[in-house]
Amino acid sequence: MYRVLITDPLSDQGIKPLIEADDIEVDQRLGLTEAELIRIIPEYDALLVRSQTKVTAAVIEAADKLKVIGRAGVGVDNIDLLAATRKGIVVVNAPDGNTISTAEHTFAMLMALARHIPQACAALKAGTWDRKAYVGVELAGKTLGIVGLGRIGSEVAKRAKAFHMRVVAYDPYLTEERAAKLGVEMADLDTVIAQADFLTVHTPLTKETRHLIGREAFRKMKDGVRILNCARGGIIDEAALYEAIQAGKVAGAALDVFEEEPPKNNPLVDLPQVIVTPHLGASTVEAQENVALDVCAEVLHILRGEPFKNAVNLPSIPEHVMKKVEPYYGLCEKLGRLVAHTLVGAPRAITVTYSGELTETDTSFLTRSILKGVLSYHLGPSVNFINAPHLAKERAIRVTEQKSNETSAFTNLITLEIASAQETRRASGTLLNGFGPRIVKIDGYAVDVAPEGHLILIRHFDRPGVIGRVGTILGQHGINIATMQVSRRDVGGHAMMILTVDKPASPDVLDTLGELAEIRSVTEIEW
Ligand SMILES: NC(=O)C1=CN([C@@H]2O[C@H](COP(=O)(O)OP(=O)(O)OC[C@H]3O[C@@H](n4cnc5c(N)ncnc54)[C@H](O)[C@@H]3O)[C@@H](O)[C@H]2O)C=CC1
Ligand SMILES: O=C(O)CCC(=O)C(=O)O
Repeated sequence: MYRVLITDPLSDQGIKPLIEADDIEVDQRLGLTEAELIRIIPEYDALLVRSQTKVTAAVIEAADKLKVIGRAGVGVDNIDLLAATRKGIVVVNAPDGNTISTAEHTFAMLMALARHIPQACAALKAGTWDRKAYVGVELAGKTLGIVGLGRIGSEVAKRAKAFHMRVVAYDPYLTEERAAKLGVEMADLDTVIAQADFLTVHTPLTKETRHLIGREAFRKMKDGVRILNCARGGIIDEAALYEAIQAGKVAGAALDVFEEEPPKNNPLVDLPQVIVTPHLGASTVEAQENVALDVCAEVLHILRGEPFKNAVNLPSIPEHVMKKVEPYYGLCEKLGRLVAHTLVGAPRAITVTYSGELTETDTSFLTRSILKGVLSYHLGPSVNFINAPHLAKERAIRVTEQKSNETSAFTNLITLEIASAQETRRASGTLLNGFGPRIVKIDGYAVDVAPEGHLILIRHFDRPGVIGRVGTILGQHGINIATMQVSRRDVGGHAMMILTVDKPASPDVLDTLGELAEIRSVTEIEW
């Protein structure tokens, strides 16, 4: 039974699949303080939030069992992603479900801003019939500047086109084809800022976008420009916006989001030129149901070990690539464990070479599996897919992934090489049609080993009688040899023996084997 904690209000319809799942127990505890969350989080396998709950490093540190944090929405700035990645917790969001609602809210704000609807409404309700004070501007023929033309920005652009606005957009990832398809003019940030009659931002809040629209940007704008932020507080510098409105440079602003939410003593909120909503972009019945359904489906997949797609702290991988690489996960992890077992010294450089049909696909997930295998040997079971590259980086291990066109007897071949300060070890593995994973080379010795069961790897000198002596020692300790392979480089030189045995050998038995004069090293592999 998996335990799921929900700490922000989510749509009842949306969380139904979780509530109805036989293997899931759901607790809804809204409005917890950080201390309360820290106290109860160790009991849960999954945490579901919107934007109110702050999933801090301290919360994540206390989350002993947590496998997944689900964000019912887009922005994950309320979650400490680095802390989650370090701990190997997947963070998933629901990026598509609230796009339309947020674009529609942005457009509602745009029209309300152009026509002073909230101010006029409040005045009339207060008993004032004043038609002169609320003369607005038309949208048709005006230029809408969009910064960030992703999902929401694109939907805003489509609506602006329908209102006969000219749309000019800046997004570093915007291609000419997409811009043309949307009927949008592509420009650099300064041009967008300088040409906009209305300027709207739709980027995430990152180091690069924090105060992207600040004093310098306001100076470059047209007089009488109107500003919108329905993305994240902090993309627009609130102090600079306040000054620009007071100076008459900016005619008005529509804000759904704030640097501090709820805003406390924020002078912008009191300005008559500013209209505000309390972070309502995604607050529609439809969006809340969509995002809750999407994120619950992802959480169920992750808890049940099924493929998932919207991880924020993992690169996204298309389904057709996933299908190709998934069968190799087990082989890769075992290859990692095998070489890590045999290496003397701490790994400094890890090189993975893919050849055959794997050269044509994205193998980054396979490299993650290998890293998981290597690092879990040293660091234990807390290493997983998500944190393995991060843990390698933290330990200054250089990881190189390369593709080779060299032909081999196998349709696919994965070779792992690990270098420490003392030595370099390598092994190659393949997936044999109908036979599953096989280790086919270890340090240059050709072998054929199924990576499973109890395996003892012995490096020795090729001398008469050594095989018999190994067999005798194991026999004396009641250890039955299931298979044995011996491979040598030169007659009388270095050789390798790989035994699969029916039960693990104790450290004493391994020591006794190691004391034989012909034996250079003995390693028992634990998969
Ligand atoms: N007010 C609300 O209730 C809601 C707010 N949001 C927020 O809206 C924002 C946009 O969401 P989506 O469109 O779904 O995200 P998205 O990821 O589809 O689009 C973001 C776009 O910003 C662009 N971008 C990133 N850095 C940039 C930079 N320095 N300059 C210009 N463009 C840059 C990216 O290339 C991307 O195309 C996010 O901050 C999200 O958290 C989303 C949903 C609801
Ligand atoms: O949960 C909400 O209502 C906020 C939505 C939001 O800001 C987002 O999805 O980024």
